[in-house]
Amino acid sequence: MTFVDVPVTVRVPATSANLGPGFDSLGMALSWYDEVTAEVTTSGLTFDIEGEGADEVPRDETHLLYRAMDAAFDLLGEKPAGLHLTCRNTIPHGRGLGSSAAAIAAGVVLARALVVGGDERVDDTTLFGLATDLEGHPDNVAPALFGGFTISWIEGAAAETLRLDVEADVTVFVPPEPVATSVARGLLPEQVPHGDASFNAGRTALLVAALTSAPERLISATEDRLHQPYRAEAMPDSYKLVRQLRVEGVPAVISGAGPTVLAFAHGLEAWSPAGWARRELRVSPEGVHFRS
Ligand SMILES: Nc1ncnc2c1ncn2[C@@H]1O[C@H](COP(=O)(O)OP(=O)(O)O)[C@@H](O)[C@H]1O
Ligand SMILES: N[C@@H](CCOP(=O)(O)O)C(=O)O
Repeated sequence: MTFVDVPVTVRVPATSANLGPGFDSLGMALSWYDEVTAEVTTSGLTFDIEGEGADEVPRDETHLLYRAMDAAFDLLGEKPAGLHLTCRNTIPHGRGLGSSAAAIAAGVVLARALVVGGDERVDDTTLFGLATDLEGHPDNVAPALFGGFTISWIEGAAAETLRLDVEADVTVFVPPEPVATSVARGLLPEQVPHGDASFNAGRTALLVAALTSAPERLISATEDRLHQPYRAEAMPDSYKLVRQLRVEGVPAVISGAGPTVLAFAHGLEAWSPAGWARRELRVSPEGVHFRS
């Protein structure tokens, strides 16, 4: 038997990348999950999708979850005759909370789990490399796969990551309208001033210390000059909320490529703009994990 003959279900966390200065490097898994079930069938590709994006995502081979599974099946050297995918989506799309990374992480892990002996053929590092290739940067897929707080980098052609356990109170303010990550990346300049690069290098190093042992440094540690100022024009209300929170001493950043605002605090009810969603979260120690 090549494939397991029962459905496999995973939960996969939302993630927040960058965390201010750590552009394309730092990321954190959050206690907010999508749930995906995959089952091998005799033919075809069928979907049962509910929740976020259900009216927008395709129900064919171009669906991101399927594309990730298909790429993983290539690595595994096996293709199922058919698949049925059930998606219970709660992570909003295009808001900077890593919905695409969640779909990719769930897809590669599900594909490996469906192949009998898949763990012996493809290890976690290889899956992480594949997920990074599909996403285009490692900072969301690392915490989506491994949980916690991750520092990721590219070594030659390979993606690497270091996972750390951290605890933090997190609030996300989610605006009603999306900004696609591809659009937000298009706003970034080809080159940045050396002084800004140096500024961010210091803040990124400080942020690792602040999150692991020096939370009183979070306000300085979350400053950034490499991406947020360039993206402000695409998300002016988010940028304004970040500045307002920071003036009050609350460490706040644009989550990922935006437009969600992430603050390292709870009890921020009074700050929620009208029409935005607000959620109090914690760091998820678990990345994508199996559910029975
Ligand atoms: N659960 C999902 N199922 C299918 N496609 C998804 C899913 N999550 C994200 N996507 C795809 O990724 C896009 C959002 O990705 P992106 O712009 O990077 O924003 P985000 O910050 O949410 O990752 C969606 O518009 C959709 O095309
Ligand atoms: N480093 C990336 C992170 C994108 O995160 P997402 O959750 O918005 O997809 C970037 O800043 O472009």
